[in-house]
Amino acid sequence: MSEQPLPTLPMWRVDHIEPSPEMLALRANGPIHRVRFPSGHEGWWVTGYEEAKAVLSDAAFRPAGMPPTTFTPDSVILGSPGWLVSHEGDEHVRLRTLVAPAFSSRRVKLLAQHVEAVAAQLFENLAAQRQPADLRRHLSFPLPAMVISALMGVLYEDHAFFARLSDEVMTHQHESGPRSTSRLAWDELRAYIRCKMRDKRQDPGDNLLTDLLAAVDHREATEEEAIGLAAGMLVAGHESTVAQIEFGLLAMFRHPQQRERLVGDPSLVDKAVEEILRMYPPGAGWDGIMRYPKTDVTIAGVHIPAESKVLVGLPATSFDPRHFDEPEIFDIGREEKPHLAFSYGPHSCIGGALARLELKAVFGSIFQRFPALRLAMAPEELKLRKEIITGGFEEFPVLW
Ligand code: HEM
Repeated sequence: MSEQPLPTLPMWRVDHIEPSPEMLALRANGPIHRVRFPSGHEGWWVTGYEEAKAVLSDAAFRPAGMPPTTFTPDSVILGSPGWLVSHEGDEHVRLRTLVAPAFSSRRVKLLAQHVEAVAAQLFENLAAQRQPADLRRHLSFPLPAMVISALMGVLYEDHAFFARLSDEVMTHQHESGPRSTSRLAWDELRAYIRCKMRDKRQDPGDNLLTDLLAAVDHREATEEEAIGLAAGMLVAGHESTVAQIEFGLLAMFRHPQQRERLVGDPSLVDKAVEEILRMYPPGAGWDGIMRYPKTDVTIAGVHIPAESKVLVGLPATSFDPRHFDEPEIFDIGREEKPHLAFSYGPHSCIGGALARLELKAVFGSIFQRFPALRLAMAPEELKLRKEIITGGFEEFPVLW
């Protein structure tokens, strides 16, 4: 009997944002699967919700930025000093504690008004454009860039510069592809941060770069670690939120009844944002986050040898019917149950509260401000940014 070929990742979404039928079929077959990764390597893909949580909270697994020596991950940022996903255990706790105050509920609350005001201003800028206008240029891109600039203490005017570098850093460059552009961009981004951090000696203020400079002065981090932490924030804090705004809008266009429901009852915005995150998270051909077991482990009865590649399929876990009722239905009034869009365990997204704030600022009022908001082209003509890990679109032209 000939052996079946292994299912191959990525499993591209359909209609830009919808889960692929291949992924749904495989997920229905069980919580863990042997697959082939885009790099050609074989490994496992965890698609069950509880099984994913178990892996993400198990110290037997090293995080995405600590791959076995035989394996080069697809992003240069992984493995870089100070990038949180390239540290584990006490060292990770030490570094994460340095940036945590910037994301505390106090700082995020302080930012809430600022985020609302930025969103409102961007809505007015968009309204002043000739139609059709590119919503990416006027809203989904600048909102996260302005917020992360304020949090870091860098000038928003620098955003075009750091966003270009962040794009290059986040570009898929599997082992077969050239990685030098991505590496150069990461070095350039770090040089930019080094310079901005030094400026904070003269002009400190209440921001993350100043916190990090103090940490270096108090010998709580090396300068390289502090720079890596800050550069990582620019990358992580920007791209995923841009894509999430665009995917969320496209979801609302695809589900007009849910959109009407939100307009009729704006108090649903919190739940609507959670449902967007659950069902339409960022990522184009992005099937999850990598973990590497240090010892032999067993997941859902499957034996996995040490140093294997285990991809935790965060997007797939949203369709686990053991956790979510009727998971394939987009329901903005859904009973709230935790999802894994921001991951889980020690490496769960530190910027989750901030991202939620930005998404609420958009989805809480955009359809009131632009009641007839719609795409200016057929959705299939939108160009998905397939090269970028987080996805999103080249342009998002709208009419209103
Ligand atoms: C919708 C927007 C966002 C999504 C869906 C998202 C998703 C994620 C996910 C899935 C991880 C886990 C990565 C892993 O374990 O390998 C993560 C980690 C991280 N995210 Fe986010 N993120 C978003 C926005 C943000 C923002 C706004 C920031 C910062 C301003 C941020 C900063 C980070 C950092 C620093 C980590 C690494 C945490 C650690 O390893 O301790 N993210 N994010």
